[in-house]
Amino acid sequence: MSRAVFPGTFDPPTNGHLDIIARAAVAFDEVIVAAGVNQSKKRLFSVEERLEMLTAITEPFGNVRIGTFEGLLVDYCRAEQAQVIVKGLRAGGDYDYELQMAQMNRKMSGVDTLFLPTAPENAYISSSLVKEIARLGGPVEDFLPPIVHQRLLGTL
Ligand SMILES: O=C(O)c1ccc2[nH]nc(Br)c2c1
Repeated sequence: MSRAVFPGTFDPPTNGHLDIIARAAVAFDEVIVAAGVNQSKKRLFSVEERLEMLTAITEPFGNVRIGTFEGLLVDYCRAEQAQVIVKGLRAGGDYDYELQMAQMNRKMSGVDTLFLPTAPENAYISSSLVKEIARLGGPVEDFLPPIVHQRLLGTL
């Protein structure tokens, strides 16, 4: 059984994230969408809220489940018996850092990383930019699943 972990902060989950999840769900028997928990970082949405949104937007996929991890991602992957980490690559800016992390993770644990090029229409989307635009009253409905958009407007 092939199992992949798609890690992220998902604060909030975007259409870019959802596209990667959908494509990974086709490629693997099971996908775990794992929200990173870092107590020292202030997030707009709580862990519980992020898990609720992730659960709602991944409900249509029968082979996707939601989890959280603290500490090393590769420790989580081993604990969940996941063979690979899936990451989206948006543009050149992601590449250097993601390559370094992938090589370090493989060195530490043997867990490999598979990169999926984000869909061009999502390549410029990030959770932080969406929050910034929304805080300034700009339109972000095109970048978010509807339920996430509703939650974001309700939170800001
Ligand atoms: O939303 C972000 O911050 C973010 C970052 C990095 C990313 N790589 N692939 C995707 Br989809 C993606 C999203």
